Amino acid sequence: MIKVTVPATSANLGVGYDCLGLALDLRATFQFQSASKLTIAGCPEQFQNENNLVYRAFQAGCEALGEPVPSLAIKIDSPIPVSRGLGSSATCIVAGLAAAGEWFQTQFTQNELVQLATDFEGHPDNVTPVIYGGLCAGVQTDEGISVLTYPVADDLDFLAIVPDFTVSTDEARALLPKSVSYATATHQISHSLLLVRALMTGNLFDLRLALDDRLHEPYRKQLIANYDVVAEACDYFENSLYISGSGSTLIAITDDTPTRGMLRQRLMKELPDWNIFPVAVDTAGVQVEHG
Ligand SMILES: Nc1ncnc2c1ncn2[C@@H]1O[C@H](COP(=O)(O)OP(=O)(O)OP(=O)(O)O)[C@@H](O)[C@H]1O
Ligand SMILES: N[C@@H](CCO)C(=O)O
Repeated sequence: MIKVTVPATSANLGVGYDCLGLALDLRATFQFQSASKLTIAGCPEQFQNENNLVYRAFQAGCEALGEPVPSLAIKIDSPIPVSRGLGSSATCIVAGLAAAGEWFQTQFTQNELVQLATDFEGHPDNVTPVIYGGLCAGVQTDEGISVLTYPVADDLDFLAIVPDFTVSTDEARALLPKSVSYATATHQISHSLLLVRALMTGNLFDLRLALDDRLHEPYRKQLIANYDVVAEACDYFENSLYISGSGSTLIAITDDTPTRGMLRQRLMKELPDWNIFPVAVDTAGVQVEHG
């Protein structure tokens, strides 16, 4: 039996659209065993068939290795909500690929996994931190994807604010304009540089200035009912805020744990059907065991 565990991820972090991502300590487990026919358990019924993303990624891994696809039983145990901006699809893709490598005892290198997983997902921002852990930038170059990893300041406190509704990534991407001005591009590049430094140093003043996205958040806020309620509470408690991935989850950041608790209490009262909980940075990335 092969067991793969992978972290949830928060992509974009506001201004790092399609390239920055952070691994979070909310881990999913995927088990792979030989079986007489394909069986998939532990996920919504609509995904229990051969179109399952974990299975398709496993098939792609076999294809990359030039090996036949075995008949499998896949068991999923994931606390990561689907289509809420916490990288559920990236966990499936990386787990399927990593399991295929382990199955044929030809483990992919981290960089090979990033390339294969990005081909699947279309952008490297979720899959890179799933593989490496921590805060990562995936830079798509003519020679493939270069991965940059950064330490995150220990004193930053993250709060996941998960609505009771989904946002599909396809829908959230379709809303975006086809082009932006030079001024917007310059704003975005400069703010993403400031963001990375602020996350490394834990400088909250810089963090607040840096989280001023102009590429996607202005268009996507409208998909998140009660965004303004959350933004107002974050302002009140001086927390920074961004849309995680393509939403619907929002992430608040402070460096003061009691303030995070107060923000959480207020939001739990105002949005009782949402799931609001502290998260921390995961630094382990994908882990594979062969039992
Ligand atoms: N446990 C699971 N089993 C099977 N398929 C899953 C599972 N979790 C996620 N998926 C697949 O991933 C898709 C959701 O991907 P989507 O990109 O919309 O959201 P996300 O990955 O949760 O969020 P984001 O990409 O914004 O961080 C589902 O439609 C399904 O195809
Ligand atoms: N960078 C992606 C993350 C979601 O998969 C987006 O914002 O659409």
